[in-house]
Amino acid sequence: MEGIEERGVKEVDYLAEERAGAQFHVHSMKIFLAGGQHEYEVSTRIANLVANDPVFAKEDRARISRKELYKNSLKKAGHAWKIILEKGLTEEESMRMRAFIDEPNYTDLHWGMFITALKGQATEEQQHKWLRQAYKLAIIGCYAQTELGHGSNVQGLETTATFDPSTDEFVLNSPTLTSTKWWPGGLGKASTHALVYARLITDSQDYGVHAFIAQIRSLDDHIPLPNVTVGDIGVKFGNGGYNSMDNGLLRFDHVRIPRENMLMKLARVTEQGKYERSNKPRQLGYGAMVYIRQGIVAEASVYLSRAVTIAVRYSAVRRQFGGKDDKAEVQVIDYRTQQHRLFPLLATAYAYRIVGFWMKWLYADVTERLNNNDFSNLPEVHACTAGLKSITTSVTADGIEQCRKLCGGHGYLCASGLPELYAAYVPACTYEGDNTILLLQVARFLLKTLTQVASGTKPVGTAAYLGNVQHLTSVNCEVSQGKDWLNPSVLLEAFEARSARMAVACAMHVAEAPDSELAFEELSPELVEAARAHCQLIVVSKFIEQAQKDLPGEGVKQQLEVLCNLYALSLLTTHSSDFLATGYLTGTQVSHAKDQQKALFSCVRPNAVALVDAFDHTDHYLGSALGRYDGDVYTHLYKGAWKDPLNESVVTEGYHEYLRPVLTQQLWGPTSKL
Ligand SMILES: CCCCCCCCCCCCCCCCCCC/C=C/C(=O)SCCNC(=O)CCNC(=O)[C@H](O)C(C)(C)COP(=O)(O)OP(=O)(O)OC[C@H]1O[C@@H](n2cnc3c(N)ncnc32)[C@H](O)[C@@H]1OP(=O)(O)O
Ligand SMILES: Cc1cc2nc3c(=O)[nH]c(=O)nc-3n(C[C@H](O)[C@H](O)[C@H](O)COP(=O)(O)OP(=O)(O)OC[C@H]3O[C@@H](n4cnc5c(N)ncnc54)[C@H](O)[C@@H]3O)c2cc1C
Repeated sequence: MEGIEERGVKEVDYLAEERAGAQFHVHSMKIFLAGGQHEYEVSTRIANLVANDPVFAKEDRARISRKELYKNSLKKAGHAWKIILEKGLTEEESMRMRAFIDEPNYTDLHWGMFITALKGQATEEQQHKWLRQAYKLAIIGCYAQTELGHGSNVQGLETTATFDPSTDEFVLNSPTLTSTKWWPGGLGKASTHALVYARLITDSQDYGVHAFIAQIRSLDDHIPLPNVTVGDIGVKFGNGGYNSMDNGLLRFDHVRIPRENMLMKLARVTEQGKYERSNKPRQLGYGAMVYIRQGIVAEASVYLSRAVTIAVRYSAVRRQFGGKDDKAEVQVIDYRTQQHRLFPLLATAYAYRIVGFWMKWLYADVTERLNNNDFSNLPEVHACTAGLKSITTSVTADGIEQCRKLCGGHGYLCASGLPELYAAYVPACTYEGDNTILLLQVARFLLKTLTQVASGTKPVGTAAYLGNVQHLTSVNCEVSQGKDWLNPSVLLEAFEARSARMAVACAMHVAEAPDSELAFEELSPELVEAARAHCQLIVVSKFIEQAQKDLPGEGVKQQLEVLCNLYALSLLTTHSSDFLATGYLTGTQVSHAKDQQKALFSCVRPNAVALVDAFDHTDHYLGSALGRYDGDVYTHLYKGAWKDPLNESVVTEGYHEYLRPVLTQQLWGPTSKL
């Protein structure tokens, strides 16, 4: 390592001391955060498998060209598949492997959306035909819904699938520029098949958007089929990031597919061209989106905890100011402002882990209900998945960026791992539904629920508190000192009252307006805030539920209680204007909440490093010189700099052409290239 000894830089492991000060059993917390002993073992084994395989190295992702990055992602995906087959990995192990490889690729869409949509919308016969091929990756599928002109407005899609009874085929067509499929992941270069959402037209009637399978590339040589135009849409935000994915464009010029390529579980077209609906809700056609949204919620904690691990470890290593009288300088994690920005994010990563576990349960529950033809809680599940996807991704993306700033200048280096993490994560605020659009869906659900409450229907699940709306809109908060805020029922009532009052205020406004759709639009900023309040309540209530349970491991329950209180109070103080404007809290009660929040920072401080260790991210997965487990930040930043291609030559390329003429003031001489 060049020059390091001469500069007198020593290895100092501050984190060992930090770890020694932890007040809880870290291993037990690891098991809790993994979801159980079995899940912990699987994660550890697969994380090490990936970390020790050179094919999955990722240090140079921010430096290489898009072409190389993409080719490499194909190599990684192929290698992963080989390992899965050779070792006979289970679905759980394969999913963990995908996560630890940490690079978006076509298989995400193939397994996550193409196969999920087939399972939800194809008849048994169709599943038999297509799933067999898809499960062994003999075909690669993508989810081609969004178009150049429409993404959020699914009903506005323009691609057509017109039935031709004379040949028993659908004719797929892209009639306008804006009907070009645009964005589907895996479509650009990898997919052989696409699940195409198109307007079904039969007997000259438009029956709206339905799903069709279209082969788009040859299975022999991968060349696009006749009358299919397909390619990649171009470089996306940031270095590395989501650029390993081939988001694509697709056009059809009167391409014929057999009638049986329409997914016919929810609706079908007969040989004679007659359109027939099943008695199942048409919203089941949105099932793949619900599945991925719940997966995105479950994944948010992973991304946020990675950023928080990096920022906490680095903040414990980094020292600035105050080194007087032979004392070491202050660790930046000891500054109150640093704690104020960082510890709520740590608590949020725990909160999202817990809500992610619950979301998985909710999805399993609704799947079972749907299998038994019980569609009763579909609207609630839609609102939960949409709303939680929205708030968790927005907070996680902003949280990653906050962690970058918390790491000062070094956070801006790709070596911190944070720029790439942000670039890879931030599109989650847009894909699977723009976050504002999704909150507006939650708002509609809240208004509907309040209307039902008014007519005597008892709301269930996460909306059950709205059945108590009379009480929640009239009660006063009884907090008179900071410690009162540590009572779970006090916290819960505050969040319920805030959410109920915001929803009721909007509902009354809309109900009194002559045109309710116009009023909804006028009121949409307030509706979005009401929806956010409802979703935050869900997270707070799930965290409180969990923190009240007994858990094995010394101090684990106590840490969860601290983090739960911190999570709730941080939300409350950040959104204090809601609580004040609805009249539920006084200014003094908000001040008590702020005092209590500060007291909680002091409880978190001695445990902070251990609390991030409990997420159990390997150094390979973190990919960060700042977030290393051993805290040896400076050595690795220094070493890393020397690996940069710019440092391969002592005198830079371009010196003779462009620098020397400037330095020697020969810009206009005969040899100058400038
Ligand atoms: C390496 C090798 C390893 C191998 C193994 C690896 C294994 C890998 C596993 C993979 C894991 C997954 C990885 C995840 C990666 C994530 C990648 C993501 C990529 C992104 C994909 C996309 O973006 S796909 C496109 C998504 N598009 C959208 O989300 C569009 C958003 N718009 C809408 O959802 C809707 O149109 C709407 C909600 C805005 C509704 O608009 P509108 O009112 O016009 O609609 P409708 O009239 O159709 O419907 C209204 C009515 O329906 C109700 N409703 C709406 N949506 C739903 C729903 N989803 N479910 C249930 N109900 C719904 C709505 O409430 C209304 O109800 P009413 O009662 O009528 O009021
Ligand atoms: C990385 C990435 C991967 C993707 N992968 C896929 C894929 O695999 N398959 C696929 O089909 N699609 C995919 N998409 C597309 C994605 O689902 C859409 O981009 C997304 O649903 C948002 O739709 P849009 O782009 O039409 O945004 P728009 O709806 O045009 O949004 C633009 C702005 O208008 C606002 N807006 C729009 N309508 C309203 C309204 N009614 N009220 C208030 N505000 C409104 C939005 O909030 C937003 O601020 C992907 C997108 C990205 C970025």
